Amino acid sequence: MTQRLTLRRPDDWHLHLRDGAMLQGVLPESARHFARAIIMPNLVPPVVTGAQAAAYRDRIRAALPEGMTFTPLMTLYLTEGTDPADVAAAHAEGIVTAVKLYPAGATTNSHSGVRDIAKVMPVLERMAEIGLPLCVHGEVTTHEVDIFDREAVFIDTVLDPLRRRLPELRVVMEHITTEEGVAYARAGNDTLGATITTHHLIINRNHILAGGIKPHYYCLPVAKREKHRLALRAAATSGDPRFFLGTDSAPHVDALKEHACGCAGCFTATNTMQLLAHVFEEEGALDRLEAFAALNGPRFYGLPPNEERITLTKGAAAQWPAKIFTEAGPVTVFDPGFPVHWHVEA
Ligand SMILES: NC(=O)N[C@@H](CC(=O)O)C(=O)O
Ligand SMILES: [Zn+2]
Ligand SMILES: [Zn+2]
Repeated sequence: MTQRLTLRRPDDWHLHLRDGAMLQGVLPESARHFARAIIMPNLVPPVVTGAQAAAYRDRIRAALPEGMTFTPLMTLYLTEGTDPADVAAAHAEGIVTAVKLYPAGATTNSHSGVRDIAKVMPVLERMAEIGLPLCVHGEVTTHEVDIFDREAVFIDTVLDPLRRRLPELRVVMEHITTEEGVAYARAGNDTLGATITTHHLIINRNHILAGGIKPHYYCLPVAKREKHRLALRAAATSGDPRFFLGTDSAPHVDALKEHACGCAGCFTATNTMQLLAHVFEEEGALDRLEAFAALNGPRFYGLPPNEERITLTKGAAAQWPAKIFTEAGPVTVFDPGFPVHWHVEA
């Protein structure tokens, strides 16, 4: 019996597209299945002003192949020099959908990020007033804090105090990886949302480290213990509207992943929907995949869900390319390490 599942076309609420040749190479991988995506601003140099976001949006539109439809929802990279008036103007003009907070030094290209939250309070206060969401990379960067504890410590020492000080601010906890992250999101009101990636539903830290180091499984926040993966699976498949898909698909060329100091990021744009169907089927929750991938995100962002539909079918073992060959170099597609039988109909 072939199983078929039709859902609203999904969106990706956390995506890295990069720029130039890499953008050109990876954009079709997202646009094939996803209607819209929140585009991360951590370019070199970062997307800091409304004018830079509009120019980057235009480069993404120009890179889209003929016949594909895809709407980039732009973000601004919050710095200690960000001007509240520029943010408000970019929001009023419909250029930006969110602002991104990177603690300085937390992840790829985050040197211009925020060291002291007090310095960005005027921007955050303005965002709370106008209802512009803040997307947060939730890890402390203190060297004394173990890398596996950085998300939980961030929630207690930065996120919770910020939300108490500014309860009206809409916040998305990006790419949560821990049961503490799940619990904090669940306890929040409707100003709080959380994205969950594809790969954190599939791998735990053993997949990265046991039996040889697997650079293509290394991302930030780093995958945690199995109990955390199980908590993420329960949250994603629960139907709870606070949890939605943000793939965090983050392409780096193989030469920089398979390296003595390898870059963080898993590339899942190509096979996320097939992998999610597999995961949701394993959890007996195929009927909740649409909520996670196509309904909860638009609801949080106050946007209508997509009217188009996609159909997933289960059959022979799925095939996708092992690598995407961009003009910037090859990018390895996330390999779950088990056969997947779900396909997205063309
Ligand atoms: N997730 C990652 O491992 N990497 C992202 C940055 C990020 O989302 O933190 C990247 O830009 O490469
Ligand atoms: Zn991040
Ligand atoms: Zn990211």
